Amino acid sequence: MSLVDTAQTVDLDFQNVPVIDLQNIGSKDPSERRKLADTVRDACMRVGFFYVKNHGIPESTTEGALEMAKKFFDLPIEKKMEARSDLQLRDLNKSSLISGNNNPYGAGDLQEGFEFGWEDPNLADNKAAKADGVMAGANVWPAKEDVPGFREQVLQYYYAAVSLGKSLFPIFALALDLPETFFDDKTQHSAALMKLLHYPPQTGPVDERVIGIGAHTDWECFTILWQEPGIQALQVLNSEKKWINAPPIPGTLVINLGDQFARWTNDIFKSTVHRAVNRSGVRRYSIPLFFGTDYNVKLEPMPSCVSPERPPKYDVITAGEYVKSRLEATYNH
Ligand SMILES: O=C(O)CCC(=O)C(=O)O
Ligand SMILES: [Fe+2]
Repeated sequence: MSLVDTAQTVDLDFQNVPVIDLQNIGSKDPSERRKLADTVRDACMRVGFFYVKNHGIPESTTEGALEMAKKFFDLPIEKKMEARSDLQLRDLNKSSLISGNNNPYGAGDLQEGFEFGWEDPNLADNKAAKADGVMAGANVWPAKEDVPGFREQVLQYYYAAVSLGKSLFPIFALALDLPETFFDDKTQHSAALMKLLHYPPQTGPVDERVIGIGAHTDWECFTILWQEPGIQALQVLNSEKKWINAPPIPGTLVINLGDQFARWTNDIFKSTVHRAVNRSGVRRYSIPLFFGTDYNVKLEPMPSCVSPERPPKYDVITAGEYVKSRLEATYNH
């Protein structure tokens, strides 16, 4: 059955987020990779979210990044502002943690974040600013004495997650009935922006319009999300407009598709609305890595995702233009 025909038949009222085993991602046997791609296709068409297990990132690496995140967010606000990356187009409000607003109907996001992007692992310090991409700029790290080991430990997780992300593109290509190399020339300088996020607990009377991160879709191809064990916060919206919990599952990461994939596949792959609500009474940390294509790549619908009954839904723009427009909408308010 063609992708367009399959898309007509799938139920979008999912009640949970599937778990996919990545054990065979590097299998020499093409039929094993095909099987994996079929499960990924199903998750992408029905849910737009899935957990992955056996993803290859050691727990000690994620724990190292978490420990650094905790230390960083414990710094006084002035120190945190010094480490404000020029990748961030935000106009952070110093007196409050509410900076971005992902849901225009909400009252702001109750989270703080540290953002950074790709830098050459061989550079002793990130002296060379990135030249490519509309959001180019050098990473700005906290002072070494403020959080010793921060850059090294956080980058260790970053490189591990980027490498996982790169290994997923061939599987996504197979899932779309394309050659496994399809994304190779489109991901030469992949946008790979990581955020360390801290959601303070909501105490006192809860304003229902203030939540951790308001309902939104992600902008890039896909996100690799690590969430702190033991704290339920992430929720995913199904077609019945019901919020489905996506609790942390030990040993897994969450993968969710973003708008670039939805545009590329004419909505056959879902970029699903989600939010994070931290009503746990304790702090919560999470670490998303937003993985895109090169910013000059045009988000044109793939021929297999278009038919006379399913005409193209989106205007064609480049990945960079799209991300820039969403950044401006989220932080200029
Ligand atoms: O913290 C989470 O669980 C979700 C974060 C998220 O959706 C985002 O940063 O786009
Ligand atoms: Fe998100």
